[in-house]
Amino acid sequence: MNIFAFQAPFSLLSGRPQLASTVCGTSSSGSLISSFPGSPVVPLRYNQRASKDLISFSSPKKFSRTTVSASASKYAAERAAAVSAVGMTSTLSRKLQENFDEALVVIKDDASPVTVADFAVQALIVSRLHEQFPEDNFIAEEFVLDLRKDMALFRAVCDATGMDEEALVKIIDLCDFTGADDSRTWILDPNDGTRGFVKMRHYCIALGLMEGGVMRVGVLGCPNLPVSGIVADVGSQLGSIFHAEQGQGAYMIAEKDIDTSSVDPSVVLKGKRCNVSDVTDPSKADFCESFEARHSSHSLSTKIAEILNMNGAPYRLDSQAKYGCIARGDVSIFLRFPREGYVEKVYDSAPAVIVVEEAGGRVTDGRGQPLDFSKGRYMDNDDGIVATNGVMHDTIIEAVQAAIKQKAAV
Ligand SMILES: Nc1ncnc2c1ncn2[C@@H]1O[C@H](COP(=O)(O)O)[C@@H](OP(=O)(O)O)[C@H]1O
Ligand SMILES: [Mg+2]
Repeated sequence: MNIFAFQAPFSLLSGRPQLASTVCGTSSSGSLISSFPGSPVVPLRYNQRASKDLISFSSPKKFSRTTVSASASKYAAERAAAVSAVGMTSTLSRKLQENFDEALVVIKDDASPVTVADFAVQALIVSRLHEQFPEDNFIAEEFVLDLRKDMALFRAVCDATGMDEEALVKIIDLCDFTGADDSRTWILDPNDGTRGFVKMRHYCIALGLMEGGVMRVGVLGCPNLPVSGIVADVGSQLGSIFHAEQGQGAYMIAEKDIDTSSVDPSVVLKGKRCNVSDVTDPSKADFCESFEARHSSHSLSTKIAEILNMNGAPYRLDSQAKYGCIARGDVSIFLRFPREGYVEKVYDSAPAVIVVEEAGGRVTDGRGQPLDFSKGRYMDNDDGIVATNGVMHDTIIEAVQAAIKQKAAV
């Protein structure tokens, strides 16, 4: 099988130093505060933003053919392409967060924010994958409609991607595939946890490939997640990229170790095998949930923790980075309970589910039913989403149902 490899690496022309550490809040003085429950509060300075023109992007235009070895796994080429693209755009997102310009935020019809990073990452990843796999479909979060709401944002996305307006519109417009579960479809959230991104917290680039209604590949790029442990300390190395392929296990690689100029599996697919935790007693388990209470009910998760005698405070962080933490065994349980009537989108969990499952965990809805990503952009799950290390799953689902009943009875 032949695939393509990029000859020239992209370049990011920013002279600015890196974000010092991962963060959970921003003080009014501009210092970043690490405030995960149980962690020491570490004030960290971040740099005031540089002028926009310090950020630019040269997309690699030339390809050369690379051979995938005959013994490679079925989706090795796709997984390598996805890891390379996510690695490239994780680095870009970091620069864009460091130089974040709040004037360039548009509020979408669902009241959520969208930034230069969301559009730029979507455009760059989709253009790379479309070139390599021209027959494939795409479902991704962002629409041209929102890009056109603000011309300054539009121009900043052109600057960040090196694309002209026409090319940008064409590529973003490719991303609204609506269904057919026998197809090959890439599912992309270019900036999962945008509210975290704008507040200098966690966010994630989440990319997966579905074929025949089943997830085959998942990649999570978590620029602010330390390479080990959830809580960053001063000096922690940030940038964790998780990748998984059906039947091939899940891996974690430091963002800095990815050769993003290549899509050759033997070059790109490195990393450490991920295994979920081996905790069997829920009272000894840690859990994680959304930082934003508007995305997931913190009061319901507190009730579940009480039922299970889980005394530790939850880890609260934005985005699918939480699933990476489950896959790596940092925490054993993830709980997500949106308000009634909220409809989940596939790109908010599909790439992550295969990562957790390939690490030995389980992900279902709050009733213990598997999640179905094959119906297009939207999902039809009940009672939220629960991810665990597998062994505790049935116990946790029982507690979820008990807590929901208790809440309804009040
Ligand atoms: N009212 C709401 N309830 C539940 N989820 C919501 C929501 N509004 C937005 N979201 C989703 O929650 C995602 C973030 O989840 P988390 O809380 O784990 O960071 C958002 O992803 P985006 O930031 O990509 O839009 C968005 O899809
Ligand atoms: Mg998003």
